[in-house]
Amino acid sequence: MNDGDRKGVERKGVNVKNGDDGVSVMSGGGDGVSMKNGGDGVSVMNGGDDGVSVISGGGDGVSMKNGGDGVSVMSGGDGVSVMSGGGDGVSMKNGGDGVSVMSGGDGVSVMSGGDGVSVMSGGGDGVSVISGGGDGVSMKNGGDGVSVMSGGDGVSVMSGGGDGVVVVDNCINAKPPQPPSHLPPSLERVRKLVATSTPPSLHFYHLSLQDRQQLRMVFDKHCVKVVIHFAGLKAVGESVKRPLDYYANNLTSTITLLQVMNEVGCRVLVFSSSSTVYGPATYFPTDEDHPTGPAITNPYGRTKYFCEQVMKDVAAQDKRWSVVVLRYFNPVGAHSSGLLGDDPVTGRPVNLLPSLAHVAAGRKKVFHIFGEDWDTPDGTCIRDFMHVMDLAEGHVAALEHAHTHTGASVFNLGRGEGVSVRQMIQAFERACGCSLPCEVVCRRAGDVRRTTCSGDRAKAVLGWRPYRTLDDMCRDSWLFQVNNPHGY
Ligand SMILES: O=c1ccn([C@@H]2O[C@H](COP(=O)(O)OP(=O)(O)O[C@H]3O[C@H](CO)[C@H](O)[C@H](O)[C@H]3O)[C@@H](O)[C@H]2O)c(=O)[nH]1
Repeated sequence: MNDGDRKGVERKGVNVKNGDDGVSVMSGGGDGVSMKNGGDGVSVMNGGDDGVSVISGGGDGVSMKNGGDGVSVMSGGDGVSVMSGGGDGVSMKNGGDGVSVMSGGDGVSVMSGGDGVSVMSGGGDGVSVISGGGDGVSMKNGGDGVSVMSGGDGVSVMSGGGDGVVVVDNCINAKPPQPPSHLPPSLERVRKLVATSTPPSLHFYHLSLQDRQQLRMVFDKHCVKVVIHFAGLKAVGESVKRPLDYYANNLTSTITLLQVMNEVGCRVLVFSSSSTVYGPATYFPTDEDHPTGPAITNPYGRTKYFCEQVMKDVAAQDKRWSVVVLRYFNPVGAHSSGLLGDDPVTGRPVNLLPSLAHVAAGRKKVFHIFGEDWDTPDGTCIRDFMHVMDLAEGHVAALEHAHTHTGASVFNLGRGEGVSVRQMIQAFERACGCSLPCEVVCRRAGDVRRTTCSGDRAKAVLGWRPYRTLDDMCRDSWLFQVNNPHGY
């Protein structure tokens, strides 16, 4: 947040500006009650010191709230919802179909992001979490407590200890930092979304996790308490064509990160793994006890498997480590604000939903269905698609687990519902309102016939449950495409 923003929210008294579909800002001061109700635009509410602060952001925009020492509650609509509670109180936030962010003071601070956006603003001495994914950006700001970092295809680091958030990304699959903020455009959007009266400070380092010396400098400079590591190359088909790139990048960066964390005594980690570690599963829904390893069909999956093994060995050798491995099924969708989503820097998406979005937008002529001769009801592959924001909330739950347990634990994250490629095309056609030209081509190397997740363990242990629908996923993905016809 710049100085201008800061001045705007720290005044005493009640200041209200309420636009219709534009930006709405309210900054309440003192010990009273502060309320704000926004329209379809951006809604920001900044509550005062010791009172109760309530914000109810509606519509499709962004809603933010920042409270004092009291109770802070925020409830957002379909847009982005951010809430940042201060002091010693409780902070709660409940977003609609968008992002849900909650940030407390000395209590718990939670943040939830997706392949698109991730926003989090942590408070004082508590736990602070940041979760970013895919090609998007993630930010988090902690106080004296725990801090998390995670990147997309690059690297991200996050740090608390009063320092705020540290993101490290080599930007190989994201637009690099741009003036005037010198942040990657996606991260700049996240920064704006989390702007509150106690803005998280954000440190961005444009470097590779494989650069041990530079990474160590980052950890020396910031007191990193927790890391969420989702940096890595992630395309199944590409990994078959470029195995060395996948092994070099995904393994080296993970090992380097673990070494540096160990050196500085930061031993709490949440890791993005994948359902590909199961290979062609022998039963459905597939739970965490299903064998992993030998049957994996592509180098990408093997890099995730190897990383899991490394982490398990590290945690077995040194009981101070806490590692939570999350096996994602198929995260799709975007931030429902339409501000953040999957935008590969090549401009040529390889995954299913971004490819459909490009066809719907006319950026690609025809959608290629990779095989219609699979042993499934309609002949196309079956996947367990999950909204990226549900995935993000899974990270929040995982972070809480990581802080209360040591050793290595593993959780599937998925919905448990098998959806075929054909069914996904139909769902996307409903979202974009037009039929999409498709052509069946041969199978893609490395694909498996079917994945379907058993999420029982995540439900029982983490208390996590995905609730967004297939239509939510397609709607948000399409909104991002419409709002960002040429990406970031
Ligand atoms: O243009 C396309 C793109 C994909 N597909 C098909 O759609 C399905 C999903 O493919 P994605 O590339 O979207 O996803 P994957 O299942 O290959 O892999 C994804 O899910 C994995 C976990 O299952 C990992 O998380 C991985 O990082 C992520 O890309 C596959 O059957 C694929 O063959 C097509 O038919 N045409």
